[in-house]
Amino acid sequence: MAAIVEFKAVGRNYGAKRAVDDLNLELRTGELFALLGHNGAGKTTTIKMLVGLLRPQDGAVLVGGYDIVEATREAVSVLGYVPDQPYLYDKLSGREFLEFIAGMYGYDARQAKVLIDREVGRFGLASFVDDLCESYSHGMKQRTVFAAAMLHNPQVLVVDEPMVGLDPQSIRLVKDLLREEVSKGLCVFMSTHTLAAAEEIADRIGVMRQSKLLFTGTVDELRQAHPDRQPSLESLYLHLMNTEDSSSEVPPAGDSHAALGEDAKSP
Ligand SMILES: Nc1ncnc2c1ncn2[C@@H]1O[C@H](COP(=O)(O)OP(=O)(O)OP(=O)(O)O)[C@@H](O)[C@H]1O
Repeated sequence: MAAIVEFKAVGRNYGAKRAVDDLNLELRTGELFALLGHNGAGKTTTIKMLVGLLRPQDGAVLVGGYDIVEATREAVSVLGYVPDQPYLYDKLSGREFLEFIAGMYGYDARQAKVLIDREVGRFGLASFVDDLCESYSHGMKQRTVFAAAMLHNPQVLVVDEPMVGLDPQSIRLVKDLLREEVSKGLCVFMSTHTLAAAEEIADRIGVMRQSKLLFTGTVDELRQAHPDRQPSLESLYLHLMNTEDSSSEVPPAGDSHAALGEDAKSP
């Protein structure tokens, strides 16, 4: 099956600063991929290139087979995006915001109502969806933005830090919903600092450090590559992050399971 998301030798600088370097990665339908990395590793830059907010300087990003730069409209129609800072219009209610989004995707009022009712139920918005967005807490905003991102039945959902600012009940709701949609074929690309959440819901993780993707694979594969380490993802992650100069030792991410295994055995 063809990949639904492809990063092909993607690179991006800010001035002299290399933010993302030679990123190669393929994601498939029905897969939840979590990108981990310290502050400044390049996760948000990667996400912004994936959703078309930043142009890669090197390589290409394809979504649903469409190049996000060359065929932005087609690529974006396949995508839903939840940014780390939820952005809503203060003077609209949540429902009006969702109606605006539905209109942007070309749905008529009747179709929009069906879709909005579905999302209101799915994300538990009923008690506040008719209030002005300016009165919402961070978690209410985040849930409304999730609803907006899912409204047009995207094939790929891109989420930057999905759990930040949510209460435990909302975190459970989002985790369960993501897994349910992934089981129906949605591809989710999320960045997170919440290792426990990544371990719980991700099919594969990627670990990024200083602009490079050091590892891609399952948490079990990461454990097998480091049999001498404690089995928690936190311990493995911190080991990977603190390994001296590992970015120059490991080959590209596609081969990194083996590379990390060798790295772990080396003196
Ligand atoms: N607009 C910008 N101008 C200049 N440098 C930037 C800009 N945005 C990001 N950078 C730099 O690019 C690098 C990657 O940043 P990015 O925001 O992608 O990291 P991140 O992994 O998302 O970090 P965090 O976990 O803190 O959100 C960092 O060194 C950062 O300082």
